Amino acid sequence: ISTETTLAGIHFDNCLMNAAGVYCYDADELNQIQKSAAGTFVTKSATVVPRAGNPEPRYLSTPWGSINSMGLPNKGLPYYLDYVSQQQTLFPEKRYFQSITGFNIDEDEALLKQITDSDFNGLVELNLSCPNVPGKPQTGYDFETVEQILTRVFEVYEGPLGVKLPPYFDIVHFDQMAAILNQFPLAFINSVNSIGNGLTIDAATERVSIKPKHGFGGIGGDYIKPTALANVHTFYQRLKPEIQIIGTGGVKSGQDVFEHLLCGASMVQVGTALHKEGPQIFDRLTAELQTIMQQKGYNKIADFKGKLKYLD
Ligand SMILES: CC(C)(C)CCc1c(C(=O)O)[nH]c(=O)[nH]c1=O
Repeated sequence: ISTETTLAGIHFDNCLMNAAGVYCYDADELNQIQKSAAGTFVTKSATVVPRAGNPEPRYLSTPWGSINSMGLPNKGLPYYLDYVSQQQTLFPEKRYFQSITGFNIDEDEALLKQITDSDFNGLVELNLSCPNVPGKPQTGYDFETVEQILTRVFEVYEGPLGVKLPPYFDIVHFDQMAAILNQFPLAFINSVNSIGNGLTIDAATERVSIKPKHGFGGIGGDYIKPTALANVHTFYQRLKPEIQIIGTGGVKSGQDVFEHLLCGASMVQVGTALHKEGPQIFDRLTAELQTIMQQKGYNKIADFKGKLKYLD
């Protein structure tokens, strides 16, 4: 029973990995994912210069998931490129993900040029949930800007690259985004990022839970699994087969992993549940997935990937 997978022609021993932002801020956290049963890791989204991020409290775990407004705290791209370069030397057969986010198209280009000039041999995950110019929605909801960014990205970058997308909720938005994404030689899309601008409150103190943005933050966990599965499956239906899908959102059991794969994901990321349980979660999720596969008579992911059945 194998839970290995292939993405962009690259083989991974396990289809499970962390989601950008969780257990990937520095070498200590990334080492823990590296040593775990995860097939690979992705770094915290790196920016041109290091960032302290938002004032705390900026993350809260809740019974059904999490809320966060971290504000992109990260060590800056050079730090992660150095770390990944060391890992590439220690584990020459493994491939890692570098997440990046610019605050404008020129920063995206600068980040990609830094990666090109380095010895990085992995995959780039471009975070499109980044803020845009004031008065416009986040980049992932500004379709013209997405098209402009991807045009520039593929003029300057030649390695395997995918985009991290916010969740969509309107079928017309799925159609519009798929039409844009299908124009480009993307290796993958990662669907979904947290559901933006949620609000959790403490009724006892009558206060919000996190400090930034008057308590507004991205929602993860159980709350978002139905949205995540719908996004994974909708893009699986609409994207050209060369663009594979990483499924993220609401994964905390082997069954959740199985559901993302059944919807069409080739790789599955874990965020909120990893934050709660720690890297040993990958042992549990792998074992639970293998048990489900065994019960159903599946030997490999290809036996069921994308084979969700309809009732019509
Ligand atoms: C929300 C942004 C700060 C614009 C991007 C980084 C990010 C953050 C974050 O660093 O606050 N949190 C998420 O759940 N998803 C993200 O993509």
